[in-house]
Amino acid sequence: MTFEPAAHATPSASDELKRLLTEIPDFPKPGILFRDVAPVFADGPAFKVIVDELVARFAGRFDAVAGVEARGFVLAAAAAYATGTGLLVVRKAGKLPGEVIAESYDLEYGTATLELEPNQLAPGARVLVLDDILATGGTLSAAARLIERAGYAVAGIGVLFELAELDGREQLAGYDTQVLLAE
Ligand SMILES: O=P(O)(O)OC[C@H]1O[C@H](OP(=O)(O)OP(=O)(O)O)[C@H](O)[C@@H]1O
Ligand SMILES: Nc1ncnc2[nH]cnc12
Repeated sequence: MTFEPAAHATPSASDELKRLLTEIPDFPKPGILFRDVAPVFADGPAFKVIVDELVARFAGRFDAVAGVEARGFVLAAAAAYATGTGLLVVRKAGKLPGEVIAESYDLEYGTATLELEPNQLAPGARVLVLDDILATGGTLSAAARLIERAGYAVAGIGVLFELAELDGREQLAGYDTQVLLAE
């Protein structure tokens, strides 16, 4: 007897990402194949499956969630709400008031600086860092450095999609990095 999955079985997070992630050639610069997660966010059941899966990978191991501007905010807010934890926003330079700490990094298509307002959580708080895409790893390694400079511990790094050929994981050595889909 062969096993047939029920027609209504919930698709996995990776299946949903395969189905919904969209490739946009030459954005934001010629030669870049941009992976657009907007269709994943726009599909309610898919969005729930991917947020639930991200959270499950780190269950019981974080006290707060940090999201990297801009698409990381969407994931982190949903994960924080789902787990009743607090949220930190890691922002592009010049957006945050008062005391900030900053880290600069190289991108697949340029350079940038991220900033964080320190003193928002208890020292040693375990922070799960979330973003949509792992490309060169510059963004997430800068975010992780900010979390540590603020006196917290990086509980892990969670992303939806990894562009594996760019070897971004080399910059994230030592962190529990979980990706839902890699290519
Ligand atoms: O691994 P990396 O090479 O650092 O690239 C990954 C980052 O690039 C994209 O953000 P982007 O900088 O385009 O900013 P946005 O989300 O504000 O558009 C993406 O959302 C990641 O944050
Ligand atoms: N190819 C890409 N698609 C989407 N976001 C990115 N961030 C860096 N490279 C990217």
